[in-house]
Amino acid sequence: MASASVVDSQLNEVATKVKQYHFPVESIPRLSYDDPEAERLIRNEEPVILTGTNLVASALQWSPEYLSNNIGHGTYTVYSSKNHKFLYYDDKKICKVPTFTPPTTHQDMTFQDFLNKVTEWKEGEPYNYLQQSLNDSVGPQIVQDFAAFNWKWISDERAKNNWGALTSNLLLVGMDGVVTPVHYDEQQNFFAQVHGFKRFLLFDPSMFGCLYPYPVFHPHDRQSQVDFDNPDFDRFPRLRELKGRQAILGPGDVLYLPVYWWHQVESVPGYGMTVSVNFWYKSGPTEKIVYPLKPHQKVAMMRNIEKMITEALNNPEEVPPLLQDMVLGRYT
Ligand SMILES: O=C(O)CCC(=O)C(=O)O
Ligand SMILES: [Fe+2]
Repeated sequence: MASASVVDSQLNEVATKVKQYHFPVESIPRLSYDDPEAERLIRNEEPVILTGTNLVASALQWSPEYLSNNIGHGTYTVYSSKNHKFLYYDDKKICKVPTFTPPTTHQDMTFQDFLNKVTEWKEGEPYNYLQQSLNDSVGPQIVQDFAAFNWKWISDERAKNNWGALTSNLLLVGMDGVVTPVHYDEQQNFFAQVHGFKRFLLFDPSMFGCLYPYPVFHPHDRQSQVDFDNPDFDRFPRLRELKGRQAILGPGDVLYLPVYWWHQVESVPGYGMTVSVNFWYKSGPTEKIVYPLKPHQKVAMMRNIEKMITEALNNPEEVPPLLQDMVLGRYT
């Protein structure tokens, strides 16, 4: 394994190579897992990069080749995209939008078939990104590595922060340069980088108005309509106000990604394939209500109101005029 200083200098090099977008970014603090400041940030639902957790130390040999040799012959969901972007959509919501054409396709295949596709990939062919929850179909060596994750540390964190159950561990194996466009999730996330380098762009929940998410009934619910590569300031004027934070993760790093925080995730181009494992946890029970509400509590409330109105009207096209009648000239 590379020593800490070798990884640090690689991270600095990666930081000089990543793409700059139209918005400013601040660096997310990178702290030792036992630094009291790290604990404070997690408690306050602020992102932090944790070093020294040993959360996935037992998996640092999980290169794509090692996984191919040890993961077994079960099948995995592999997304395929014409370009390097993999905008998420919810299959269950496709029926709500008859004109919807999925931006990616997905297919179940063995890990070995996935890796063959990636190794034989040529310019102009679709990009591939394996994304599936780890399950018990994996081979014995992977079971052993998984069992040796630092479950004690992460369970203590869960308990300290009063989170609910671990819901899943998503395994992500991406080709060089793949991007998960900006979105937010409804769970707490400890995101562990295993192999290769990822750049995260994060935006706090108060940036909702600058990121223009799709409507809740839409298959792209929780995803921003904005494309950072082609920012459309006429259509999305508040995009100009966007301010972000950046984290660059190398093998062994763990990012605390708070619930409702926006994130875009990029496998840094030129640094090869990436392997990551996330740990998604249910949020804790609602804290005692303190006014003014926190931005993420307002997002949760907006989602509920939007769902209620959409359901009651039974026709998404009637939602905007209703909301306009309710607000324009009355609250404006
Ligand atoms: O790593 C990625 O490409 C996406 C990960 C992500 O969005 C998540 O863990 O919530
Ligand atoms: Fe996510």
